[in-house]
Amino acid sequence: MITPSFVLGIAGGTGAGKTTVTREVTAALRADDEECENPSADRDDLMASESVTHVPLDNYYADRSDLSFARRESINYDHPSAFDWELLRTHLDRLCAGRAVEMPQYDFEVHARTDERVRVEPADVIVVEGILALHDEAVTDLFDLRIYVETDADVRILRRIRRDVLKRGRSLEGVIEQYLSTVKPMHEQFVEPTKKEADLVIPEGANAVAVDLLEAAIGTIRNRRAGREPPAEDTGAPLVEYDD
Ligand SMILES: Nc1ncnc2c1ncn2[C@@H]1O[C@H](COP(=O)(O)OP(=O)(O)O)[C@@H](O)[C@H]1O
Ligand SMILES: O=c1ccn([C@@H]2O[C@H](COP(=O)(O)O)[C@@H](O)[C@H]2O)c(=O)[nH]1
Repeated sequence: MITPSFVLGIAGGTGAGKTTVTREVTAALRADDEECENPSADRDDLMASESVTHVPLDNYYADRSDLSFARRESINYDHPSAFDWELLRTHLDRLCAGRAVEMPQYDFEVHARTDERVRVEPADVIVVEGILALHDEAVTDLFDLRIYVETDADVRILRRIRRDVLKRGRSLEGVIEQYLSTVKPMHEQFVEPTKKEADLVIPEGANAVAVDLLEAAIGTIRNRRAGREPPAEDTGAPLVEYDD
């Protein structure tokens, strides 16, 4: 049984780059861990190693499969009430206690949970990522480090148009209508204000400097908790915060 030693929360607006940051930090941490355990590991070994558990907030949208597709299409998915916070808290508590969860899966094309559940095992590091990852106090209290990814609204909507049309089965008109009616106002009312909860603000999504800093900070805290000496090049430098 693994009891996680580090829980990272990554919030930010739609299209900000949260998933990309999560992917890069996860790859960097896996590479670090694999290198410690197996200095000659190749890329396939790295992909197979599971030292990080990813918890996308998107999988915790409330189950509204009792509603018709037309009704589900009109839900405000950017309001906190769209999420099943109770299930998320229960699952995070279980993972933090070293127990596996059956994680729901979400299909954006039909705005509903799928029938599938995926068994997710706890790893040494847990990354919780989503637009409102820093919204709920009980969830945020679990985080050892809170990140807010900040990207200009024009860049985010351009990224979202491309993604929603190509990958989420939406029309251009539909994306624009949803953005103006709910995504933008909810971002301003609920998502952006969570920036003040963050320990670190990363501009533009993934950038090499930010990922390196994050990796070093997480490594320092994990080493300290495990009572290990930091590697010679690890200065234990404090986190850097980016201002607007
Ligand atoms: N720093 C960056 N520079 C350029 N494109 C980026 C950057 N970060 C993310 N992207 C791209 O923007 C899109 C949205 O990123 P994603 O990580 O999915 O955002 P989010 O999870 O916040 O909605 C993706 O196509 C991704 O490749
Ligand atoms: O059924 C749904 C559920 C969510 N959305 C939109 O998704 C984004 C959050 O995902 P990101 O990957 O962070 O962009 C949110 O802004 C919702 O508007 C949806 O359209 N339909």
